[in-house]
Amino acid sequence: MLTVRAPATSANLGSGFDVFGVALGTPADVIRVERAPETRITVTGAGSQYIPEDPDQNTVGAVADALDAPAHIKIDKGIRPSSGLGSSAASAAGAAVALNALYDRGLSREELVPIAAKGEAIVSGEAHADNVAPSILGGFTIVTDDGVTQVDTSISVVACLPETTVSTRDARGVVPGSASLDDVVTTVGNASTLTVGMTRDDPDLVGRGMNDSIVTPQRTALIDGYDRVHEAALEAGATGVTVSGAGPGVLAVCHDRDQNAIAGAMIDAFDSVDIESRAYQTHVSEGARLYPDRS
Ligand SMILES: Nc1ncnc2c1ncn2[C@@H]1O[C@H](COP(=O)(O)OP(=O)(O)O)[C@@H](O)[C@H]1O
Ligand SMILES: N[C@@H](CCOP(=O)(O)O)C(=O)O
Repeated sequence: MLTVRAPATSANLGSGFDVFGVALGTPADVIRVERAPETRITVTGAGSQYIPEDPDQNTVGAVADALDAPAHIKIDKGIRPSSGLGSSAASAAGAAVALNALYDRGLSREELVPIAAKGEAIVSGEAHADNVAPSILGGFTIVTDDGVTQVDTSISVVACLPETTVSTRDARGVVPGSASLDDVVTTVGNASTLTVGMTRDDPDLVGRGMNDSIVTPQRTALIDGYDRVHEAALEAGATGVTVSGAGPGVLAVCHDRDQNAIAGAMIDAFDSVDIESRAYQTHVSEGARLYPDRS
């Protein structure tokens, strides 16, 4: 039996749609794997009643198939599904790391990224790797067709999750098919600023680089109360605020000293439109952690 803790992630960060992602300190999924003649999945924890245990419909089933690593896989969900914190991706990332070790496949963490992304294709229709990459590698990740670039950073963030859900598949349906050159130029500038901010552990630069006028405005329309939460977080000191992944979670980047005030302001703003929420005050953190076999 092997155990892996796989962290939640926040993808896009505004200007890096389908490219940027960060691993969060909390929450996380815990995945336990044991060799078995065929794959069997059990799911407990946050939102488990909405998560199929059929290996053909669960992200970890696709990973077990891709690694030819049948197993009894127990998923204890710490990350609520469809909230914009890469819940389905964390399970896939954790399973990839665990099964690679369980079956001595010898793949590097980078090589596990496209394998874990196969799980994402099951739920969102596309094998986007911007959540699985940071969940496996930790820190800030940049995913392109040529591979993954990873930067260690510990930027302070608040992720506020309303008690509503948005499926990634639905949120991908509102993404525009094209963009104007002006918008592309602005977004490239913002994404570059954000990247430099990550390399310098500078929340001001990261926040400045989060603005995006192409995808985010379409997505915020799907989140009740978004504008109020965005404004409240900025007023409380956030250096940048955007939709976390496909939403409805909202991500604020900040200095450590402002975390508490921002978390309170975001919860109050959702509350002002009668939506309950919870806020994780955390940092960009390490990737999936494998625990030694204790059996
Ligand atoms: N291991 C898993 N963990 C979480 N959700 C899963 C898993 N396997 C399949 N799903 C399905 O994926 C969907 C959630 O994924 P998605 O919409 O991408 O949101 P999230 O950002 O939380 O991953 C739900 O319909 C859920 O049933
Ligand atoms: N790039 C994807 C990220 C989806 O993240 P999730 O945490 O909402 O699954 C997208 O924006 O569609």
